[in-house]
Amino acid sequence: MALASGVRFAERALLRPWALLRGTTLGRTEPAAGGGGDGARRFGSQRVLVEPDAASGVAVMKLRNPPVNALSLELLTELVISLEKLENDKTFRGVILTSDCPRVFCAGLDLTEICGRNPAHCAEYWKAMQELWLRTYLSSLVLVAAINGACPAGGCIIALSCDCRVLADNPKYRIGLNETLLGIIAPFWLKDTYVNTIGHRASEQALQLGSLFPPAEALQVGLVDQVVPEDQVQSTALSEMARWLAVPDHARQLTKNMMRKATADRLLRQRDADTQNFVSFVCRDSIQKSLQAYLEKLRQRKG
Ligand SMILES: CCCCC/C=C/C(=O)SCCNC(=O)CCNC(=O)[C@H](O)C(C)(C)COP(=O)(O)OP(=O)(O)OC[C@H]1O[C@@H](n2cnc3c(N)ncnc32)[C@H](O)[C@@H]1OP(=O)(O)O
Repeated sequence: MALASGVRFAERALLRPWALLRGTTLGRTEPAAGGGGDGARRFGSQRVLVEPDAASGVAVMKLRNPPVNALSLELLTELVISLEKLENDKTFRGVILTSDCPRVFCAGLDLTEICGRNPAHCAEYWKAMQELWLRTYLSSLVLVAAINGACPAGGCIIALSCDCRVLADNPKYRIGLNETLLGIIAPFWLKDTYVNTIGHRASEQALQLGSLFPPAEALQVGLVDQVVPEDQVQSTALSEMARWLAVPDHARQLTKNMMRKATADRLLRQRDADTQNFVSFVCRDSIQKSLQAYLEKLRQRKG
């Protein structure tokens, strides 16, 4: 089935050589517990577990970078490669994105990747973050986020790049863009993604205040589509997936592209400038001090 030429163009434009990185162990395949045939084989990498179900055309992709699924360079890379692998396999039409770490969906940027690092590393890291967002935001697959834990900042952005979000009803599982509370600023494409999801006024307030919404409020503001008891997150995500897969792929994909292309193109047009902005911002002494203080606070909070 033909994809929109715009989708193809954007996907081709995303291929980057940095994808083959240190520390990744990609492409491993192992039988799922009790599984036999191809449809029951798991594959993935050290930090991304993929459980494909060929019969339904749906794969469950689990982030497993303990303790909090912080988006390290390796995790970003492995997520992009796993997604690309599924997109290139015509068996699959949908992916459920969830966490393998208890109580946390994803803690956002791995702050150790941008604290005390040189500008070259920060640039490489930011390009990887851009790449993951572009890949997920423009994915031809249906992406459903089964949010089974806390979902701040970069975690929220991954969830917002999906087509649909199901959040577990636990007051500790807050979701939102809290960047300002760390003394940093969400780039325009994160802001655009927020605005596209919850509207301008709600974004204006939530971004400035760095709001992290508990489930009921997240539902009310439109950050998530369903809030369900924790033990029903996976089954609800599967039901949502069935609803989205009931639509013919070509019509859904072209519509998704029509809705999202302008937002993605804005970043594609100025990727290098966005990277330079990020690097010069996070490498400032004052920002480094804020990030170090925030990390220290997180570490001291324990016990
Ligand atoms: C300038 C451009 C901006 C770009 C836009 C994106 C920005 C971001 O994503 S910035 C990151 C924002 N993230 C957060 O503010 C979340 C911080 N973390 C938490 O609030 C909590 O850790 C939690 C709610 C996600 C989980 O809580 P809990 O289960 O209680 O786990 P701990 O807080 O004890 O953390 C365990 C361990 O993990 C370290 N850690 C937590 N988050 C991060 C992180 N984002 N990056 C790196 N490391 C993180 C934490 O310090 C603990 O470490 P140890 O003490 O060494 O065990």
